[in-house]
Parts: sequence; C-alpha cells; structure tokens
Amino acid sequence: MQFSTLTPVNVLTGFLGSGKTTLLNRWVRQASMQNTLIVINEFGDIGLDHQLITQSDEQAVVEMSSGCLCCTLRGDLSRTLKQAIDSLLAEGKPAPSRVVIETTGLADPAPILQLLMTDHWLAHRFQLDSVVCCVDAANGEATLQAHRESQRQIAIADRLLITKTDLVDEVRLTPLANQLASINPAAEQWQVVNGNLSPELLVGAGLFRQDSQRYQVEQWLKSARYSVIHAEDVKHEGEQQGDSNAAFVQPTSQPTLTRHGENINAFCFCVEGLITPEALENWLDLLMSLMGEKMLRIKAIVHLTDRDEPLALHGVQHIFHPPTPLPMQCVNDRISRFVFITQNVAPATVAQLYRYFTPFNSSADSSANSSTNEAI
Ligand SMILES: Nc1nc2c(ncn2[C@@H]2O[C@H](COP(=O)(O)OP(=O)(O)OP(=O)(O)O)[C@@H](O)[C@H]2O)c(=O)[nH]1
Repeated sequence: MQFSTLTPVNVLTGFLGSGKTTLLNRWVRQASMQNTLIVINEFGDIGLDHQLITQSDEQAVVEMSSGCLCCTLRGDLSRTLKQAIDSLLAEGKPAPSRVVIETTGLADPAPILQLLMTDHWLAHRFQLDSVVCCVDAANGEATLQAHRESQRQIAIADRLLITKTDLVDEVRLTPLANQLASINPAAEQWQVVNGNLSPELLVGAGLFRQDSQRYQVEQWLKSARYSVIHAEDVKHEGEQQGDSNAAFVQPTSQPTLTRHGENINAFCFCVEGLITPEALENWLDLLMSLMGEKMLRIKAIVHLTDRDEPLALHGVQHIFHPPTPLPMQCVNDRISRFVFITQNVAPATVAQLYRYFTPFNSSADSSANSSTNEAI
C-alpha cells in the first residue's frame, strides 16, 4: 500500500470577528507548526489580518485580498500556493509541510474544499486535513439565527472552537454547545480563550494521518455520532404491493431537523451487503444532479461487489474526490456507511433514491453483521 505524501491542508473558518486571527496567531507559534505556509484571505484591497500574524523564519504568510476565496478568487489559490512555494524554494527553504488557509468571515468553506479536489495542481499536492471553525460564545447564537454562512461553516467543520468563553457563563454556553451539536454531531467541540489551544487538537481529522502513517477510518467518518438510517428499513412500494414500477413509500425513520430555518441534516445511511459499482455510481449521480448544492459534505466507506478492499469516498456538493482504496484491516465489518451533511435534504429521500437502484433483496443477502451504530 502506497502511503499518502500529500501535504495536509487545514482550513480555518468562522464568522466575522469570531477569533480566527487570534487563534492563528497562537497556533503558528507552536513548534509543531514550523514550516507551515499560511494563506490569509481577506475582503478589500487593504488586508490587515496578515499584519497581525507573528511572522518568523519558520513560516511564510501570503495574503489573498480583493475578494473571497469561496467565490471570486477560486482560480487564485493554486497560483498563490505555487508562487509561495516557488519563492520558498528559491530562497533555499524547504517546501511547506503544512498549509493553513484562513477564510474570510463570510466564506462558505464548501467551494474551498471542492477546489482542493478539483484543481489538478492542488489535488496532486495537497489533501484536506481538517476544517476548523471558530464560533463566538457571546454572539454565536444570534449569528447562527441571522446568517446562513455561519450555519454552513459549522456544519462542514471537523473541529468547532467556541471562542471568547471568558465573556459568557455556563448558562449561555450550554445552549450554544447543544445547538452546535445538533447541526454537526460529529465535530469535536473545544472551548478557547484568546486562541489558547493545543495545536494537536486542530489537526489530524483527515482519513490519512501523517504522524502514524495510517488510515484512521472511524476517527475520520465518526459514523457512530449520527442518527442512522438502514437501507434495509426502507420499503419499496413494490415490495408491499407487488408493483415494481410504483413510486416509493416513506421509510420508517424520519429526519431529525435542527431548529434553524435552513434545516441542516446530518445522518448516516448504512447498507449491509455489497453494493454493485453501477448502483453506487447511478445513485450518487442522481443525488448530486438533483440536490448537489445541498450536499455540504459526504464521507463514506463503501464495500463493492467487484473488489475485496473497501473504498473511502469524500464529496463536497456535487464534486467527489477520486476514491481511496483502503487496507482491509482498517475496517471491522462489511457494512457500507455514508455520512451525509446536508442542507434541507431528508434522509428518507437519500434512502429512497438508493432503493431505486438496488433490486429487491440485494441488500438483504448480506453476511455482514448488523450495524453497531446507534441513533442519537
Ligand atoms: N475576550 C476575548 N476576546 C477575544 C477572544 N478571541 C478573540 N478575541 C477578540 O475578538 C476580536 C476579533 O478577533 P479576531 O481574531 O480578529 O477575529 P477574526 O475571526 O479573525 O475576525 P475577521 O477577520 O473580522 O473575520 C479581537 O478584538 C480579539 O482580540 C477571546 O477568547 N476572548
């Protein structure tokens, strides 16, 4: 098995004023962050954040201003990284061993993740390690109610940092923490004052861990944190009425909706038994063409009929990373698990569309054990 040599990328997001720069300033001073390239994206011609970052010989800081990386500056990320790396090499310095991208406070992180997957130059050199999102303990709840961008930043994150906890008491903190968990049940939550947090807690959420040279499947997928819907529980109308051309009926489990207008749904869809590559491709194609914009993030471990080893899939909106074949010993069973983080997509819809491409009983002839996941 060839191990990944791609440079890890950490995306630091969070709403305006949530404490990103304060955190970054502390973060990059840590010894483990030596040889990190920091990319700061700011609105406006005169960016200030980069001036707030303590610079040293060990790190390079580059700034991308005059627009937002998630909309107008997409093509500029590869150019910026390439130029920065070229000038480091020209100065006789090593290529960076990590890249941290601080987004603007209004950025939707999804397009930035997409960019890492779709830009040829980037995809062959870098891989996402974690999305870290700062949430202001004092203003977080109000921001969540008012700004869709904030909901999406939280939904897509691997780590949620509740900042400025010195400004609020437990009575205000607990509802915010619960709210964040309802939007993103799998993200680790940490409380941070003035950016003071161990850097190890910010990295290492990716599938491949550089430090251990191993794939950490369950730490990456965190499927047990989500409410679960099983393919086997979704009834096809034809199974009840003997009419294979009929439409689908509702599955047994109902979606859990957050109390936000945007209804961010995070759930895990499990399939026991092997899936044909055709069924997987057709199902995902249909999902992406019907509701790609609403698919904030998809992670999956899939067992297919045409191969022994499992595949890891990672998608953002309608874009998928090339599948990563995993060593068999990375997983404990042969259950395929799809984690969906969506905006306004009901688990029922995802499950019903899956059944559309799988003939009756195809998922029932499994020798796999039943899932160990539990609904939240
Ligand atoms: N009391 C308190 N203030 C904090 C904390 N973290 C950050 N701040 C302050 O909050 C303000 C905004 O922090 P920044 O780090 O600039 O936030 P940002 O997310 O980079 O802001 P934008 O670049 O505007 O999106 C600054 O005045 C910080 O000093 C904290 O933990 N406690």
